[in-house]
Amino acid sequence: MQEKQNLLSVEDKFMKSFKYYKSNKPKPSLEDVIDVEKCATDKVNKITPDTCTDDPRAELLGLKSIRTWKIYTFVRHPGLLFIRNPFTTLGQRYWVRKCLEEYPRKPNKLNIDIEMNVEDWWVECFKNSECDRQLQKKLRWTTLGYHHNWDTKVYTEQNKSLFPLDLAELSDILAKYLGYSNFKAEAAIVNYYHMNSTLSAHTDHSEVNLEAPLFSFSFGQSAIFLIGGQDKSVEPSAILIKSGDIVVMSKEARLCYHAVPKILPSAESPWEEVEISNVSSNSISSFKYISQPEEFVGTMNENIDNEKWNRFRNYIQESRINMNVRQVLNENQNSI
Ligand SMILES: O=C(O)CCC(=O)C(=O)O
Ligand SMILES: [Fe+2]
Repeated sequence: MQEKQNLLSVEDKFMKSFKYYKSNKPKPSLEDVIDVEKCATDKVNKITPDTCTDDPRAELLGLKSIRTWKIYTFVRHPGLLFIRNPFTTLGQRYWVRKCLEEYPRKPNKLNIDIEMNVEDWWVECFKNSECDRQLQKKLRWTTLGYHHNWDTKVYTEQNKSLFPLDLAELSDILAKYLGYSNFKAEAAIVNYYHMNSTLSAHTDHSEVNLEAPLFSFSFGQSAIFLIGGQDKSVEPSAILIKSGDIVVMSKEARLCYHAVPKILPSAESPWEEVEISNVSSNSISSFKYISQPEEFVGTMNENIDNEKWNRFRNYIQESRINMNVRQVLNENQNSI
């Protein structure tokens, strides 16, 4: 009995922190929330990329040169990596637009599928002259590639669609840079959060391959991200995630509990930052691409037009989008 009680009290550490940051009344203090750029070296360390490192695909996929990336590791969380917004303004716009306009189209799966049959959610939101805000707010997730089954937690060949080539290419740039040369993006969850949304404590363990890292890309409003240990007894760290930030959960951190207890209004809007320069087709190199690089140039530059971007801007001003990319299969495995 005593043992059971001890177990319960230690198990509560993650939950306690989740409840603390989730609370609106009283509002939590943000004093202990780690902002990587302001944090002391006893908690966070900065890695400087090698000056030789770059990837010819970076600009085409909306990334700044790897040489300029600000990368952080966490003393308490080996295997956890944080990259502070390596995206260009145009890159931010490109990915936000993809997550709203393209990824929620059929045959991809959406949380709203159980209550309605919507072929193209974004088009449906603007079917009438006014934006259907209610429908807009209903979308909480879209799954890509091997569709995550929320009930069985099992991926199957029958429940799979084409993984977006641009997102596979973006993940490949990161994987190659981090030394995972055989990484294959095979499944993703795109999460859509509004100002009162939360994501409760969980681990992502449905993938067959748990050696491969998990890449998490965030855009729009900010969030408090909690990450603890492989059981809930470990007190989690609270980390501030801003638009453009990338979190990599690898090695020991791959199976750690994590959660999003709070969405916070963002202090900046990096998708608005003035001078947006054209991506030029001159940047296409002879590098081996997963897809047709010419396509990126066109769709990237479509987002320069401020007027056209208005609908996406309105959405992101009150929401956060997170793309969570995983490899499902082991190396040399062709199917489940
Ligand atoms: O929104 C986030 O930052 C995390 C999302 C997540 O953990 C997931 O989709 O499994
Ligand atoms: Fe997760």
